[in-house]
Amino acid sequence: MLLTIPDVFSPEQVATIRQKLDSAEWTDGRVTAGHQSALAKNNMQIPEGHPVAKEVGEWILQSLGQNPLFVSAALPMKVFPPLFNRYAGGQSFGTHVDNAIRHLKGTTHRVRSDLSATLFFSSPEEYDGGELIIEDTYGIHSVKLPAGHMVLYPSSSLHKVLPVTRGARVSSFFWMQSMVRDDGARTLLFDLDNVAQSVGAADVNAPNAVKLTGIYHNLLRRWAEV
Ligand SMILES: O=C(O)CCC(=O)C(=O)O
Ligand SMILES: [Fe+2]
Repeated sequence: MLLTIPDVFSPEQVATIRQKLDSAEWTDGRVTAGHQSALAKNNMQIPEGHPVAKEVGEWILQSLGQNPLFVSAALPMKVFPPLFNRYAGGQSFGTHVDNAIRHLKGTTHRVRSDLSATLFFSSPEEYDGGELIIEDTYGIHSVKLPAGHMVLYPSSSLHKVLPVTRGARVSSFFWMQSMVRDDGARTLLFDLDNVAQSVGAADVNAPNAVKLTGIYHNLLRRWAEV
């Protein structure tokens, strides 16, 4: 499932975050890429573990943790600390699939990337190009969102970022391991959660609402790893 999560941050919050990001030191983005993607990648990043990355990363995780749409769609178990990238002057990222396993630097912790996310911190008017192109079983999707909005997509998808030919595209990107590994199963649960909630909107204790909620939890019990 490819899903937009709107308004992770308000325009005021985006402005504060941009000030912090713009004043950080940026280095070659190839440091966090795998062998194939390093050859395709041409952008800048804030180094992993940089204080600004840690601070803004925490804000992102806090905001997402309170976002019902994100929680229902991702069923997150572990989120890799958010990273930050910037493309300008024709920079791009060619077609690749994200590494399956991410090691947390300096620890023995690992995160399996089930879902990938890009959270935009530049508004679309600030730059030309820079679309995130995602291929899934239903075709090719071009994603360019307002600042503060995020796209969530299966890490198994081929994707690329088109060259930024004017201005700069600043965003956060990160990966997460879901309690439900399979994208198809996770999508069914997300759809079921939405239906159960709309059926229960008038009366959460109506027999059909209780039944649907029960089915949701019983499927989650079958499919979730915790
Ligand atoms: O910049 C983006 O939107 C995606 C970045 C990306 O695909 C990656 O770093 O693996
Ligand atoms: Fe990627």
